[in-house]
Amino acid sequence: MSQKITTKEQVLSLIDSYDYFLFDCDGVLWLGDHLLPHVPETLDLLKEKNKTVIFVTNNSTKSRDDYLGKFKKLGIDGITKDEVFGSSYASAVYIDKILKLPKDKKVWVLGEEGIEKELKELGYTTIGGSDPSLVQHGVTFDPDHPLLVNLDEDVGAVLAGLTLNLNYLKLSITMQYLLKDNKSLPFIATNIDSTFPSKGKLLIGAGSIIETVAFASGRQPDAVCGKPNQSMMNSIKADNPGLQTNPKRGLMIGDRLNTDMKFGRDGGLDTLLVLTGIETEANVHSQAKEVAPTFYADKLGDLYELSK
Ligand SMILES: O=C(O)[C@H](O)[C@H](O)COP(=O)(O)O
Ligand SMILES: [Mg+2]
Repeated sequence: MSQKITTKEQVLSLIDSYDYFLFDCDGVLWLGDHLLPHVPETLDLLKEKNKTVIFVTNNSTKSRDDYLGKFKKLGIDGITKDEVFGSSYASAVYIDKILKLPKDKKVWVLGEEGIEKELKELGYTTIGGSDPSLVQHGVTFDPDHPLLVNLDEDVGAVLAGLTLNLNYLKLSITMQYLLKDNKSLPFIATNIDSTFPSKGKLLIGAGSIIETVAFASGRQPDAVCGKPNQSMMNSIKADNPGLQTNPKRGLMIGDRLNTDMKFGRDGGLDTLLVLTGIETEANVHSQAKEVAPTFYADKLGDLYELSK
């Protein structure tokens, strides 16, 4: 049964029990550009106690460098690039190290600049993504659009993730690459989150966008690189031997049961679900014992507020 964090004693005991605090971002630290209450203070409290703080997001719209800029813009200082793991980075590393896509091959991107920047940092050329020629302001769809008719023979993989700038042309070109050469191009997804938490409402998530082209092409992704995939957990453990040796010294803090909580649980960590994103208290109570979060709280900032 998950324990709700509501007292100072619980907070002080929780903080003392862990050396590594892994944070999901959307729905935990912020909702879009809206910082949630007492997040900077909570992070400062953990750093004052010499805790290791790591950020793990499935939101592929930004690169790690972009996230450093967002942290700074929202008043969260002292975060370094090696403390940030995103599904855009995890997907680029997958294409480079697991798929071993040759660097003279291009990647067709259904997604935003975060994916493009991480792939380019590893030496890949991308097409699609944020290409302005794909924007269709008030233009009727042209089934003979050059990018739809003349597929680039140098494309060696399709990478799909979250984009808030979706249109029929981008979906249709993605589908052509998924069907190309008898459906042989590798189909990589950054993550499968069905919804994207925004202030007081749920929006369409990467998983729902990816499902559109998956359903239309009759293909499912060959790999999903974000949480709960353990690739980012393995990278984090490789950087933090103490967590590798004893995962129970780690706490995964997230807002989604089937990604964040599974990611932490499968990595051997304890878990804390916060109710500022996707899940409700009723969802927590409906979880079977073996998959229920270790703890849950109304919001992350309760760790700071209750510690006073
Ligand atoms: O749709 C998505 O991609 C996700 O909802 C979103 O980006 C999740 O980000 P996270 O909560 O892992 O920071
Ligand atoms: Mg989240």
